[in-house]
Amino acid sequence: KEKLEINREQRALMKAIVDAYNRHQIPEDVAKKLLQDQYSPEENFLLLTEMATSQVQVLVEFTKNIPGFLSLDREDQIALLKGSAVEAMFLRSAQVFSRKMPTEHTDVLEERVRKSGIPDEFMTPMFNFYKSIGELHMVQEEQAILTAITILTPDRPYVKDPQAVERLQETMLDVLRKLCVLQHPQEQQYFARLLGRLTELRTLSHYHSEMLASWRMNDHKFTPLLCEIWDVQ
Ligand SMILES: O=C(NC1CCCCC1)[C@H](C1CCCCC1)n1c(-c2ccc(-c3nnn[nH]3)cc2)nc2ccccc21
Repeated sequence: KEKLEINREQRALMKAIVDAYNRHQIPEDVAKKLLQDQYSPEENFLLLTEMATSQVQVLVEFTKNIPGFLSLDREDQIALLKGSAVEAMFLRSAQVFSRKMPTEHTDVLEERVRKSGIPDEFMTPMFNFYKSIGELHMVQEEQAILTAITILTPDRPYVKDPQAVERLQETMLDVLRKLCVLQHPQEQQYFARLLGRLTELRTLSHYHSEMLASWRMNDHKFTPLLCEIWDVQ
């Protein structure tokens, strides 16, 4: 029987990550805004770029609190942030979408996102991902550690020392595996399903630049930070 309990060191690591995850929340909640009013594609695109810009800043602060991240090669730190920013945005969007709220609010939110200006061909993969994340009913520790695991993906472009990243990611995976067994004892394959979502997330993120380009409006404006991170303009 493998040692299942989370040892002291892993508990400290988990606490550090969850505290950072909670400290760095998105300031203004996009769901509230969307539930209030229906906006034009131009206003929605502006809302997206504002939310995504602030989320990147929040992501950088969160990442600095991942134990071991700051001791990685400086350029690799940038490569990991750049390589995971879109996935982290969709993961956070999925968590916003699956937040506990009255059913009619979820329905209105879905309607608003569907009618926001995003091209129709991306709706199915996007909402399949959101719903598959929602079905998992992740606790916030799992959400925080899953985000850290996404950032610590060794095979991002331009990473010079993937082994160093892999060592950090494996530490996170070990904690997440134990947490899943403890939090969802009745679901044998919960941990495997959780990791399967990261594959779906990577696929969804492959559509991203095409999605951005085909929002039903012209003249897409981006912030300087998004130009850097999203490789646009
Ligand atoms: O603001 C948002 N997400 C923020 C959430 C918090 C972290 C930073 C991103 C967008 C909304 C913007 C306004 C119009 C409707 C969508 N959003 C998205 C979403 C939709 C399309 C693209 C995209 N990317 N490239 N082309 N389209 C990205 C994100 N999914 C959401 C699910 C629930 C709630 C909001 C959601």
